[in-house]
Amino acid sequence: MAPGKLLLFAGTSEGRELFARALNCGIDAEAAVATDYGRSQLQELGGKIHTGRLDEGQIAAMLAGGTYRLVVDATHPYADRATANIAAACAVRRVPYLRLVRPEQPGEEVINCTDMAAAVDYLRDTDGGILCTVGSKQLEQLCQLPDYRKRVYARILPLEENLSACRALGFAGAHILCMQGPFSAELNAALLRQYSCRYLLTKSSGAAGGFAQKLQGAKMAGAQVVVIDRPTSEQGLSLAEVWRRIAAIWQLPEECEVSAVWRRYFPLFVQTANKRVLVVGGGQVATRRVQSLLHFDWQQVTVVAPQVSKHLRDLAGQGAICWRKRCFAEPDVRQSDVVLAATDSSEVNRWVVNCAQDRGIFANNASDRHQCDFYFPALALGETQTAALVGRGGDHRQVARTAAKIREVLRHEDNGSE
Ligand SMILES: C[C@@]1(CC(=O)O)C2=NC(=C\c3[nH]c(c(CCC(=O)O)c3CC(=O)O)Cc3[nH]c(c(CC(=O)O)c3CCC(=O)O)/C=C3\N/C(=C\2)[C@@H](CCC(=O)O)[C@]3(C)CC(=O)O)/[C@H]1CCC(=O)O
Ligand SMILES: NC(=O)c1ccc[n+]([C@@H]2O[C@H](COP(=O)([O-])OP(=O)(O)OC[C@H]3O[C@@H](n4cnc5c(N)ncnc54)[C@H](O)[C@@H]3O)[C@@H](O)[C@H]2O)c1
Repeated sequence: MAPGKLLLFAGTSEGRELFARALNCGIDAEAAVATDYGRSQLQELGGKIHTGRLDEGQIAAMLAGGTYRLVVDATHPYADRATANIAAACAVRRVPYLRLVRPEQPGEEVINCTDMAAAVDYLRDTDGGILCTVGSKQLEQLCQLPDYRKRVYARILPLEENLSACRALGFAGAHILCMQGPFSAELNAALLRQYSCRYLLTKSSGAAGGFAQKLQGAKMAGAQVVVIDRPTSEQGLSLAEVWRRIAAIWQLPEECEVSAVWRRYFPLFVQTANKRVLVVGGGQVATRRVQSLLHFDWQQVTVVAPQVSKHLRDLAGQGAICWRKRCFAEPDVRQSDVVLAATDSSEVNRWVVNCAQDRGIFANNASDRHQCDFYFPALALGETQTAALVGRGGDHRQVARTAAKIREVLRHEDNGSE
């Protein structure tokens, strides 16, 4: 099924969103970002990240070998050099390329300038404070304003290099606002008021860049917005369209997860001696799970199913479990503290979990990971140590392989401490 790797140039919020979606759906995705800051924004998602500003040759070298099926350029709307390099390298290596472009948001009553130089020209003939939200790279041009030290307040990301750049340009501490977004309209308005700014300087950064909040904040504080237009009117696809194309290439099922961030489940190691567990279903999965459960000392393990495996029948015969030989009924959940649904009917499993959850009982649905209060882990039991492993929920076989390695480690530990 896997048609190769996806490479995402991902230094924007859309890039992060796509990377998260791709990883959640089991796509072999890698991200490329220019800075350590970009990297830090993606790290918690897992997945391989390339860091550094790459020129055309370096990108082409990365794409050599034919392992990439698609490249998506979700770099910043103003990163025109990066975009040219990525597109050229993809053309050389014949790797399909998609450009994601944020839709521009037209602003009413804004002053549009073709570039920073034009903005400086406009601002030269004005007076009053200027809140500059275009980052630290282009600040130097603003220093052409005769009284920039008094007028300009630079809002920059809290990175040391940005701070030293501002310092080197002569900005005093009181004129440097080291802050990380997102910024609400209220916060923008408060900053404009606090520093008596009459102008807010911004790029046309689109919805994900907080453009609307800038416009609204400026309106609230009675400030004029000055917009530096995009270098060119770029052609490209929206986030939704890019995702549709990725889903088609990787043949993702329709219900594929699109939630942005993967949330880890907390491995709760619980006392079992005072708890009753109910397993609904008695086939392969239920049998494997009962075997795992019986490594622990439960108050009671009950299985409800019309048919069960030979192994479960034997366990019932030995009195290790209690088998109710019939279909599940709602009252079954009442005397349980934990419920596992593992029948071969997804409707029955959903019903079982709903019955349990209605009573505040922790439940697991073996046919639907989205309906689990907890995941059932692969276990590695040493003599004195207990390890339990789950993944993101999408690759159960990988979990099984890694768990086998952990069992080896624990066996080794136990032998060493003999
Ligand atoms: C660890 C292990 C423990 C155990 O089960 O004992 C386990 N699954 C194992 C094996 C396995 N699972 C599946 C196959 C069939 C082939 C295949 O898909 O490869 C095989 C292989 C086999 O059976 O040999 C299919 C499957 N599994 C889930 C769904 C539903 C879904 O994803 O929504 C479906 C599709 C069902 C369908 O098609 O209807 C869901 C879950 N399975 C989990 C645990 C939870 C967290 C796992 C994670 O983080 O990845 C999670 C998320 C929730 C939960 O059930 O608690 C055990 C491996 C370790 C070991 O063997 O030691
Ligand atoms: N999470 C996992 O690890 C995992 C792995 C493989 C499969 N699955 C899922 O688990 C399901 C079960 O797989 P299996 O291989 O154990 O199936 P199976 O066919 O071996 O067993 C199904 C069991 O459910 C019982 N059952 C059916 N209807 C019932 C009802 N109304 N009340 C009580 N019991 C009922 C049957 O008597 C049988 O014991 C699969 O359909 C699949 O969706 C999950």
